[in-house]
Parts: sequence; C-alpha cells; structure tokens
Amino acid sequence: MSKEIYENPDLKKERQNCPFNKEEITHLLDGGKEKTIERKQLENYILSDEQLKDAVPMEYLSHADKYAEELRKACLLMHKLADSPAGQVPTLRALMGAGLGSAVLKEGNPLALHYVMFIPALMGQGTIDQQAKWLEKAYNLNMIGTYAQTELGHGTFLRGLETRATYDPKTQEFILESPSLTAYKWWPGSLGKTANYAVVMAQLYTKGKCEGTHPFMVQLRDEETHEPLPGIVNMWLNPVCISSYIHYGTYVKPTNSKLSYATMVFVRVVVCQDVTTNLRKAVTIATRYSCVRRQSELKPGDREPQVMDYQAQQNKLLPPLAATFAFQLAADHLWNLYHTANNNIEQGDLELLPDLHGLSCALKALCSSEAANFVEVCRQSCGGHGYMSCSNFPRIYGQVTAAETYEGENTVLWLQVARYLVKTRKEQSGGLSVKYLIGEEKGPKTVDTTLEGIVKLYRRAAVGLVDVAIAELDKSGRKGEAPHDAWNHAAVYLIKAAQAHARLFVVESFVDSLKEGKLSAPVRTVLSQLCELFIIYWLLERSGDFFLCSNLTKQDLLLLNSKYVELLAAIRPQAVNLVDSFDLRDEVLNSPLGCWDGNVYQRLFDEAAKSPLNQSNVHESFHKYLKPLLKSNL
Ligand SMILES: CCCCCCC/C=C/C(=O)SCCNC(=O)CCNC(=O)[C@H](O)C(C)(C)COP(=O)(O)OP(=O)(O)OC[C@H]1O[C@@H](n2cnc3c(N)ncnc32)[C@H](O)[C@@H]1OP(=O)(O)O
Ligand SMILES: Cc1cc2nc3c(=O)[nH]c(=O)nc-3n(C[C@H](O)[C@H](O)[C@H](O)COP(=O)(O)OP(=O)(O)OC[C@H]3O[C@@H](n4cnc5c(N)ncnc54)[C@H](O)[C@@H]3O)c2cc1C
Repeated sequence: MSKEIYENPDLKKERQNCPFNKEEITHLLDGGKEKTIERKQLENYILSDEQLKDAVPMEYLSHADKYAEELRKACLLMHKLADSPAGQVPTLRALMGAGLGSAVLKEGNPLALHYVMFIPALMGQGTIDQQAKWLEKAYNLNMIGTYAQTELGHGTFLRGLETRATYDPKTQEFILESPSLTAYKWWPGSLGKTANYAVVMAQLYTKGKCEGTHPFMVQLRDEETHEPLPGIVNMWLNPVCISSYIHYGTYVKPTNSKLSYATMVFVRVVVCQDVTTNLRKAVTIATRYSCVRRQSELKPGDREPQVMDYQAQQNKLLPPLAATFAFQLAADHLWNLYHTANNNIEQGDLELLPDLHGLSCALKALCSSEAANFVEVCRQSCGGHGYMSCSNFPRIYGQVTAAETYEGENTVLWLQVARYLVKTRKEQSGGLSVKYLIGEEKGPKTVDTTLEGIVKLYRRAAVGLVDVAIAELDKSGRKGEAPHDAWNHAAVYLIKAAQAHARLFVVESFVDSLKEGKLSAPVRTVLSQLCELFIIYWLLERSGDFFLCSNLTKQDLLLLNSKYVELLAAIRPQAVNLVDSFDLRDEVLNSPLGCWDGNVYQRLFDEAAKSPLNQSNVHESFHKYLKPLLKSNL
C-alpha cells in the first residue's frame, strides 16, 4: 500500500482552491515551459545522486574537512557535466547559482571562480590567440583559475592596486611583483588551495610609465604537484598580459581603459539574479513556516492562530514576496541590456557601456542590500527556530550580505551611479536607463495614487533628488570648494539620488513587464496586487524623498497606507500558493521550516538528533572539566 504522504493540514488548506495556475508563474520565472522542464530534469539528475549527499551536516565538520568535502562534490559534479540531460552550459549555470548549486555545495563551490570570473575574463578580454590557447584548457578543467584583483590593502580603489607588472622589452616578459605586504592578493576565491592559475590584475609599467591596471594570466602552482611555483609569494613569475596591449614593445592604449573592468560588470549582472534566488528561498521558508506555526491568541478564547494571520507578519513577509518578482524582472531587463551592450562592444561600439555600468552598479547595490534586509526580516519572522543553523537562514544571509561587499562595495557603486546621473542631467545626454533625466520633469506635481500616478511620483523623486544633489554640488562650488571636496560633501544626497534611480528602474520594470506580459487573468490579478503592494511599500518606506520632490500630502500618505493594508489582506490567502509557484525543492530550501509538507517539528527534532553532542547522554568533557569544578567547592 502506498505510504500516505503527510501534508500539514494548515498548509493543505492554504493550497485548496488556488485561483491561479501555479505552473504559469513557474514558467514565467524560469523563462518558459521548456526551461522549467529542463530545470526539473537537471534537478532530478543532480539531487538523486547519493554521492552528492552529505553524510553528516556540514556545520559539524572542521574547516579542512568542509573544504575537502565540498571539493569532492564539486569535482563529482564536473564529472557529471558530460552526461547532463540539460547540456553543459545550462548545467554549469545552474550549478554556479544560489539554487541547485548551493543545494549540493552548502559551504560554497571551490570551483566557482573558475567559471564565474576566470573564464569570463578570458572570454571578455583575451585576444583570439590567447583564447585559443587557454579557453579549451579551462573548459576541459586542465587548469583551475581564479580572479585575483583585491589586495590586503586595496579592494575598492583599483587605480591604487600595488601589484606591478613591469614589461621587459629585452626578454619581452612581464615581471609581476607584490612590492609590499598590503600588495598581497587577498580574498580571491579558490586562490588559497584550489586554483593553479589566476587572472591577476596589476599596474602595467612599460618604459617607466604606469599604464594602469590590466589583467595578466599567471600560473600559480605546478600542474602536477600543485606545489606553489618558486617565488609565488612575491609573484616573480612569467605572466602574460591578457588582451595584450604591448605590440612590438610599444603600449597601445585600449579604446576604453574601463574595458579591463568588464569581468566585474558581468558578475554584478549575475549577482542580481543570485540574490533574488536566495531571497526566494528565504521567503518560501518563512511563508510556509508562518502558515504552520500557530502562536498566541488573536480572538480571545479561540485556537491559537497561524502567525501569518497577524497583519504584522504579513507586513514582514509580503513585501519581500513581492520583491522576488520585482527583482527577477529587473534582473531580466539588465541581463538583456548586458547582452546587447556586450555584442555591440565586440563590434567596437561602446555607446551602451556607460549605461550598462551605471545600471549594473545600481541594481547590484539595490538588489543585494534590499535582499539582505529582507532575508533578515524573514529569519526574524520565524522566531527562535529561524535562528537555528538548520533553518538555512544563517547561510542564506551570509551569501546575500557578502554580495553587498564583493564585486564592488555598495556605497562605492552608488557613487558611481550618482556620477553617471549628475553627468547625464548636466549634459542632457545619456543612455536608455536615464532618459527621464533629459528635459524638464513632465507631468503635474499633484499626486495621483493610481499605479501610473505612483510611477510618475517615483520618476519625479528620481529627477528631483538628482537636482537636489546638483544644487548641493553647485553650492559648494560657489563657496570655492574644489570639485572633489564638493563631491565628498554631497555624498549623502548623491547616494539618495542613485538609490531613487535604481528603485525607479525596478518599479518601471515590474509595471512594464505586467503590461507587456502574456498572462492569464488570474495570474495578472495576483501579480498586479503584488506590484501595487511593492511600489506603495517602498514609497511609504522612503516617503521623505517623495515629500522633498513632489506635492505628496499627509492625506495622500494615509490613503496609500490604507491601500497598502488592504493589499496585505488581499494577498494573504495566496501567500503559500505564490511561494509554491517558485517550485523550490526541499533539497534546495534545505530547511525543516520550509519543507513542502510542513512537517516542521518532526524535521527540527530529526535535525537536532544529528548533532555529535546528541550521540551520547554525557559528553566526555563532563568528566574532564565540569565534574572537577562541581567537586572543587569554589
Ligand atoms: C554571483 C555568483 C558568485 C559571485 C562571486 C563573486 C566573488 C567576488 C569577486 C570580487 O569581488 S572581484 C573584485 C571586485 N572588485 C571591485 O568591484 C572593485 C570596485 N572598484 C571599481 O570598480 C573601481 O575602482 C571604481 C569604483 C569603478 C572606480 O574606478 P576608477 O577610479 O578607475 O574610475 P572613476 O575615476 O571612478 O571613473 C572614471 C570613468 O570610468 C567609468 N567607469 C568606471 N568603472 C567602469 C566600468 N566597470 N565600466 C565602464 N565604465 C566605468 C566611470 O563611470 C567614469 O566615467 P566618466 O564619468 O568619466 O564618463
Ligand atoms: C565573500 C567575498 C568574496 C570575495 N571574492 C573576491 C575574489 O574572488 N576576487 C577578488 O579580487 N576580490 C574578492 N573579494 C574582495 C572584494 O571585492 C572587496 O572586499 C570589495 O571590493 C570591497 O573592497 P574593500 O574590501 O577594499 O573595501 P573598502 O573599500 O576598504 O571598504 C571600507 C569602507 O570604505 C568605504 N569607501 C571606500 N571607498 C570609498 C569612496 N570612494 N567613497 C566613499 N566610501 C568609500 C566603503 O564604502 C566601506 O564602507 C571578495 C570579498 C568577499 C567579502
């Protein structure tokens, strides 16, 4: 007789009478029905492999054992690539992300940088000959690379990197050296024990002149013994400049010095998707748990309610739920811009480069910071159980909050965005994402609280905050401050303007995607509710910006607050159905709180039992330390 599949009765009730087709949303998020089929096939192929399962929870292993276990699985995954039903590239893409990849490699993938940065650097910046020499070797895993840019003393300020590559015209070689302790390459993933090659970013010196940071291919370790090559500590090696600009001993400037930053732009684009996937996991865990967890008393004398029935809990979880759709659609738009810009750059057309740089900085900073805040809210919404390691919130939070720092610390990226906005507003010329800054702000200042009216408010705030920042810069200039001082003294306004620009892009992406999308009426209804909830939520959170730049009144805010709480109540019944639409398997969620069947308490108990400390009633340390203390009559 088939074993009855347990389903928590509350979750079962939540799933009854779903008014929309969950699969339609799954296909929307996957990029179509075929992509969903491919993803599910791949998940079955990977997650059914017993060798990829952890014998013991990773948190109970030593640092070295964790590394060895993750490397074992990462290498096994590479062997499985060849037979993957989804093909190598889609499989690699899935394995490098926060979804399937982190379901297997919970502590991180020792080979990630090889695929996420090393190969993209070769593809984006290598000459044809260099690609012919190295790409096949890299794809065949006959070399493992990383991207070594950050140093002990510099991560943000690339023009301040100390590693030097001096060209010797006599030997036609580059001599790489780390002239100081602070020049040591620090942070690059896989650099410590895994990679035997690296793309090293160094200041190129030729004929006594510094030509700025350039990428160099450097062999780090012997390919047979894996021993560090002689002098690797001071990097006196025989590197090769990638995308060599040294022609017959003469330096030839690239068409744009920032093309050497292209790999970072690529990863910033990828990060937007990655943090969205992590946020989707956190929202799913917290939403399902909040419909299983019953606590306290809503109506005196009644049964303890599901905590999701508290408006306070809806206020915690429904904005992040809406954000997962907003960020996904914005990341899709950014990805399309990246592809178009990259294809153009390959043809020598750099026109879209500034817009791509501006938008990738804006969205990477916005999505990572918002996702980190939302993941923490999701964790807190699960009370004590959300704090447990096995909840997976600590790991998800660690992954998302790291994205606020790597690939460009967010503050620094906000200031890059502001530089682009100020330049566009002043010169009245700029790329697609900043067209709203060209010309006077159109439309009335009076507030119209329809969806279209709220989007106009976002646009007015975005223009207005750039103008406020420019006014600050001009004021400092009139006081005789040098431009760099004026810039520094306007940083608070500049960052606000950059953030408003990023929010406008996300809001317009969400609204436009719903307008253009071929959606069934029920799906359009629920996604429109999420869209309206999210853009009102952000407006209420940042109402100061809107007061500063429009005629928003107290009455308008009260009206928007009422709309907001009405939308919380309207979306609440579909919360579980919406997270079910993400189609995240239990192995990907990796959390007893978020499992599909809602059997939370038994799974929590089973997880606790796995602890080494729970393998005996009395731990040996009692006899060594506690018993003597108890007897010592202090
Ligand atoms: C998701 C899956 C896993 C991911 C794993 C990731 C692991 C992590 C890896 C890393 O962290 S790798 C290291 C990342 N490090 C950084 O991102 C460093 C951040 N710093 C910078 O990018 C630069 O220092 C800077 C902040 C952009 C400043 O550069 P610079 O001082 O050279 O330029 P500016 O003087 O500020 O601007 C001059 C000019 O250049 C334009 N520009 C700057 N960067 C770019 C770019 N990338 N692309 C195009 N254009 C760029 C800038 O807009 C200015 O233009 P104008 O205003 O003069 O027109
Ligand atoms: C998990 C992780 C993985 C990483 N992987 C890699 C890797 O594989 N390869 C690699 O090369 N690097 C890697 N890094 C390094 C990462 O790229 C840097 O840490 C990051 O670029 C930030 O630079 P920083 O550490 O110098 O921070 P800093 O810039 O020193 O930041 C310190 C403070 O200074 C502020 N600040 C700096 N400049 C300005 C400014 N102009 N205006 C205002 N405020 C400013 C910052 O906002 C921040 O508050 C990784 C980092 C992490 C956390």
